[in-house]
Amino acid sequence: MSYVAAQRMVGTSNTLCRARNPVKIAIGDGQVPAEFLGFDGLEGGEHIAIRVPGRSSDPSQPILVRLHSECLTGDVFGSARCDCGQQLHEALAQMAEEGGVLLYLRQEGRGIGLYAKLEAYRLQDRGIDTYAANRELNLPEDARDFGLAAQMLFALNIDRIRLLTNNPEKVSQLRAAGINIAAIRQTSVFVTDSNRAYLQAKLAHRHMLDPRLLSVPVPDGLAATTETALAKVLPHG
Ligand SMILES: Nc1nc2c(ncn2[C@@H]2O[C@H](COP(=O)(O)OP(=O)(O)OP(=O)(O)O)[C@@H](O)[C@H]2O)c(=O)[nH]1
Repeated sequence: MSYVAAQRMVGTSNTLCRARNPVKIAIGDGQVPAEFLGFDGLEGGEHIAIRVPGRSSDPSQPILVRLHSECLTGDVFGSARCDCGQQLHEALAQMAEEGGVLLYLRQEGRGIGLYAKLEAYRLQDRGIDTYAANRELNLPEDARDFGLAAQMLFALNIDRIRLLTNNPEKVSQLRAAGINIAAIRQTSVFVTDSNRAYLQAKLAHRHMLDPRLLSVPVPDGLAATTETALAKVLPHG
């Protein structure tokens, strides 16, 4: 059996979709029908998939997928320290139009947890960057395993996707797990004076793919809208 086939077996046999619940969610100015899906057989929390049918989905295109790691401060409270909340809403707005699946992964603070992330903020305020702050706490710079996202996709019978991300690690881990990434669409980067240093650190540590995302001058809070076929610049797994 090939590596890919073996990975698919693992995904389909261990992880099962256990509940599908229709929930209308607020996207933009309106309420949009969506479906929340839970899973059995996943480690590390109650990860969920949110499937959005989309107003004008094109069935000939691979489904649009975003892996979104939990950021309570940004996603729920609109923290100015990051652009997680804006990226979450941007992804859902695109899915409301063209359909898609958002995997909301309970990987708060790049997997170190909320309390540790808040500790790391305190260290960052003393002048070290987001990755050094994790190391200072004797924690990994990034503790996330995106293999679980591949398991969720297989459980949903999805193995070919368009991926919405700037994070090369998501691309390589999904590909290694056997997901066919037909295209990569960059998320926008929402630069403000408050989060600029954080975003620059991500770029310097190659956690963000395209330097142009940060060199585009944008007014506070507005997206640097760039859409590039990053599949062209990334090696295929
Ligand atoms: N440890 C730590 N985590 C942070 C900090 N700022 C944001 N995060 C976390 O970083 C993660 C961001 O995840 P994602 O939204 O999936 O973004 P990403 O990994 O940059 O990938 P893409 O947006 O897809 O390009 C979330 O878990 C946030 O909680 C920080 O300063 N320290």
